[in-house]
Amino acid sequence: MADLSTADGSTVIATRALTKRYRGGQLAVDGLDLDVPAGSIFGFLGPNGSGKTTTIRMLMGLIQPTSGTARVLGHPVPRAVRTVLPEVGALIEGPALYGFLSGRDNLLRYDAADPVADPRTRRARVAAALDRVGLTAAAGKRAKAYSLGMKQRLGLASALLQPRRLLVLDEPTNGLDPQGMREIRALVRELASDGTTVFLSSHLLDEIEQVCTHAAVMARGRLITQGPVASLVSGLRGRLTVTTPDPGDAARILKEQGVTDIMVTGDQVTGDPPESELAELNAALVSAGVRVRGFGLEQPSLEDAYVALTGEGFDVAG
Ligand SMILES: Nc1ncnc2c1ncn2[C@@H]1O[C@H](COP(=O)(O)OP(=O)(O)OP(=O)(O)O)[C@@H](O)[C@H]1O
Repeated sequence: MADLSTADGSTVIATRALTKRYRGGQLAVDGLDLDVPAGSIFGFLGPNGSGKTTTIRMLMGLIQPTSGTARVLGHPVPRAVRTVLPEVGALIEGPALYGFLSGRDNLLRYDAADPVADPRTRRARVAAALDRVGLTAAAGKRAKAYSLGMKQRLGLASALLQPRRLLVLDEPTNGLDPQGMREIRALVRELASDGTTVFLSSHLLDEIEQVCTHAAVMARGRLITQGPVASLVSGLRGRLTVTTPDPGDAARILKEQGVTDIMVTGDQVTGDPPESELAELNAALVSAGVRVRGFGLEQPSLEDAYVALTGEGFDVAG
């Protein structure tokens, strides 16, 4: 296979046959070939236990692969991890915070522990990072008084104390309420808007669809598919939805026409359409006297793609 991890920077993360078998014998990552294009917001998607965290830990040099190779920003890891890490902001397994310190003091302390951080610019960089994540007003509050969303944002701020080419975020919205999730998503988009590549893992399909330009889908340690989000769902047919005051008749006719997995909710009948021409389905309904008020295909989702590719439901409980 061609080595895409070229020095031109077009591929920010590239792995080849990357494999991790834990000592207990668990094959957590199995022959992974991942290609993360520069400038993408790349969603690393899979149910719990599918190998996402293990992959991220290998990419960040925290654990050794059993076999295979990985390059981050063009350098081999874990061998060149010291060269790579200063250009990578990582938020893995939640931020480690001192509750008795303010948000600002946490960042000052974090930065002071970084041997390549310039102490002369520390205060200004901390202020800028707080500003970027919207924590300026709360900067003087003790971290233990922060909401979970604020703690996540503070963690992101710690990843932003230096200019970064790559941000690696492991389940950045885990445990957040919908409002907190929206804030983190908006922040991720903003961070990516200046060209920073963002690699984020999630077990939430709709989150990946909302924020990511590209995605890789994992199941049981193996890569199922990867590419631009739009192309992962193209080629799939979404569900058919018919709106009608005659749902019982509509369901019967659709079934006769080969529509499967039919569900009726109120005045809506949905189902998986057959390969045939959709217009014929509509004509069959109308000629049977069904009053059709709405007829259309839903946009297929990443979940549909997952189910189509794995033959399994997307079980987040793993
Ligand atoms: N240190 C370890 N020792 C042995 N097995 C492990 C270890 N860490 C993870 N595993 C196993 O490896 C598999 C992949 O786990 P991993 O944490 O990478 O998945 P994940 O997709 O990140 O899931 P989650 O979102 O739950 O963290 C799981 O079966 C897990 O039980």
